[in-house]
Amino acid sequence: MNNIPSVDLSDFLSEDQGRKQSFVNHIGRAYEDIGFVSLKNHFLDDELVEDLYREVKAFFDLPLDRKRQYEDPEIAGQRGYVSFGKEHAKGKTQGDLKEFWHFGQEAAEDASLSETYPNNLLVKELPQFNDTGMQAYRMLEKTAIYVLRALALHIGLEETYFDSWVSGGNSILRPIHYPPIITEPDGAVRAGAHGDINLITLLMGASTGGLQVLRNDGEWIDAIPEADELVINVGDMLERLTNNRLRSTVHRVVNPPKEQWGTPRYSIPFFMHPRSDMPLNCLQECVDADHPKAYEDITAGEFLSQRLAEIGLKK
Ligand SMILES: O=C(O)CCC(=O)C(=O)O
Ligand SMILES: [Fe+2]
Repeated sequence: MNNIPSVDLSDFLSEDQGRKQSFVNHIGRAYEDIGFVSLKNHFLDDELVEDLYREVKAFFDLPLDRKRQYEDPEIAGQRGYVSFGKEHAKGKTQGDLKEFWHFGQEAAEDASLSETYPNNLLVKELPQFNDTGMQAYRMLEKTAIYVLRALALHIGLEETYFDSWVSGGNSILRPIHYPPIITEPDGAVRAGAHGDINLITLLMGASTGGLQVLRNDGEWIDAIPEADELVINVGDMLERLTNNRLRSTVHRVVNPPKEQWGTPRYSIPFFMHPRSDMPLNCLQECVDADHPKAYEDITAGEFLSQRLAEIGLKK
């Protein structure tokens, strides 16, 4: 992809310290500038992506009353189905033109966590749906851990600083369906301009274009990964933790031109979250006289609750 810097995970995994350091420098610089990279040689293979899209499309093709069996407002949309128009960007009231599903962490080996996380919902109409989703979840989680290791080194922390906070973390895999646009959207968009809530987001190629990123100079630029790349961006939790050193860049999904309204769009972001008890207090490595502490202390769980209320998922 030419708009966004590209990095290769095999450099970070290499025995060659020069290649490893070069990956750290490149991703660090990109996240201090545009806040997005595209990543090659991650752990998610094409076949799994293909299987996942097949399952996801089959799910969204189910009749609405079937899908709504899996919608539970009690859990603030954190698992299962969230129906069309429910979520909106922070600061907006108009709902996005999308419906989505959430797969969440299964921390069976850690009772203190499994009690706090809602259970994933099993789609009984589609026997492969849950397994396929959770396989992709694991591969994206594994990829994200290495990206966070590189960022820890860039910031001047121990390489494994994030490992224990993201192990059993509250991450979410979100298959999204943007249906064909049938009537004049009247100002509504597929996804309004927003920063992501979490630490980092990993996005496999979508079924069509539409994702745009707000560059420093105020221009919206297209972010369309090559087939073998993941787009990975910084979210608000990491921006806050690093006292604005790493940038959570605003992005959106625009409506297509009218002649393409009939084409639906599918996209599957993975939101890497830490455990809810992780403090997001600005790191001392990122605070100095030129960069005074910009945020109050807060935990990841408290921050998430605030934001779920602000985007219409939590009462
Ligand atoms: O659909 C996309 O390509 C991106 C969606 C997105 O930014 C989000 O759900 O946070
Ligand atoms: Fe996003």
